[in-house]
Amino acid sequence: MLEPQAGQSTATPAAAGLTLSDTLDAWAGADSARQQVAHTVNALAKGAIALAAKIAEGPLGGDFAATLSSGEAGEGQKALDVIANDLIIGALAEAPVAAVASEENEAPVLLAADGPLLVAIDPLDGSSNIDTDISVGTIFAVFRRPEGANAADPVAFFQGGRDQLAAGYVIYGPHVALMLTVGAGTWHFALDRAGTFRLADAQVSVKEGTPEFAINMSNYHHWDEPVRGYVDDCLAGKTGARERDFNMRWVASMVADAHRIFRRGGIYLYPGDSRKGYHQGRLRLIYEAFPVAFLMEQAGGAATDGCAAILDLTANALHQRVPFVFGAKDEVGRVARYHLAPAGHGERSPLFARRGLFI
Ligand SMILES: O=P(O)(O)OC[C@H]1O[C@](O)(COP(=O)(O)O)[C@@H](O)[C@@H]1O
Ligand SMILES: [Mg+2]
Ligand SMILES: [Mg+2]
Repeated sequence: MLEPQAGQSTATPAAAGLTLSDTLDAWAGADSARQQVAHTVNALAKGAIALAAKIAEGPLGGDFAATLSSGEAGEGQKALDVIANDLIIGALAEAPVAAVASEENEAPVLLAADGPLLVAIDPLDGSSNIDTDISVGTIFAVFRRPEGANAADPVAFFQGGRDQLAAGYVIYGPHVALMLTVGAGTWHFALDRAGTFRLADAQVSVKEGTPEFAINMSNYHHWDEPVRGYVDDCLAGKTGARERDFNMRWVASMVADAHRIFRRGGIYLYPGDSRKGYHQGRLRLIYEAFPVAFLMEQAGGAATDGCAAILDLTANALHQRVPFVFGAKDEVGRVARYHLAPAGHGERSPLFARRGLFI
């Protein structure tokens, strides 16, 4: 994380309506390392705005949902994945970025080899929704290029979650929004009709106590005991251990589920499960879990793989997967405690029973 230098302000710019670039300028001041981050985020935003215009064309823009190839765990590459990748990486070419790691490229894409920064992206999150006009998004994380590191080598990206300098996502929904953190809270921008991101909320805060969970329930029979135990207790409602009814949502676009949680609380789970290729879940650590976890922590929420805080992990493969649970701090902590408890012998441990070991 970019530490404030002596004399630098950590105050969040509070003026609603401020443009993204003015907000970043105010944060960066005269600090050249911050200016590089600001430049890079502005470039990412420019790429995202071009992508938003493309997405808004819908079927008139071409067959976005055409499948180009199929992935190892069920994710195929769609035409819009490639368009998104080209637009975002193209926009980063004018930023001080040495290389980009993308979900859509096996190896890092080299830009300015001696650039000071590295960017990791999921250019289009929620590809399975392209043909249904449901919100999709772009997720990004910005890192420093380690001193002397060859940016074309994936190892340059094997950094810790807390090494992120900036992270965010753009959601292409009924309105286009950018959620951004540079380590000074989580900021919410909305794209105005003239094509400028403007600050809507400089102090996003994840609400606690919202009884709403997001998980793909069709995988229930593949989950491990701790996840079943947690979901069973939510489903039991008022008469169960939680003593309240829960609501469930699953958009199958992580950005859309995350955005709902930023707006009204709740929790998202994509655990590891017993399906081939899903033992570490589905989400990718560097360009999906790290940035969303950074945004969450900066908004007072939390993110875990069940055992450790996501931001405490260090990547060891470019496209590494990770079980991913994020949302309101109290609820994420609860899921982690289910993982600590003994699982019993194919049945729920007595510790998971009605009274539970939980608050
Ligand atoms: O179809 P599933 O297995 O429920 O998965 C949905 C999840 O997969 C993802 O779409 C993965 O993202 P991509 O579209 O970038 O592959 C998440 O956004 C979403 O939460
Ligand atoms: Mg994704
Ligand atoms: Mg994607």
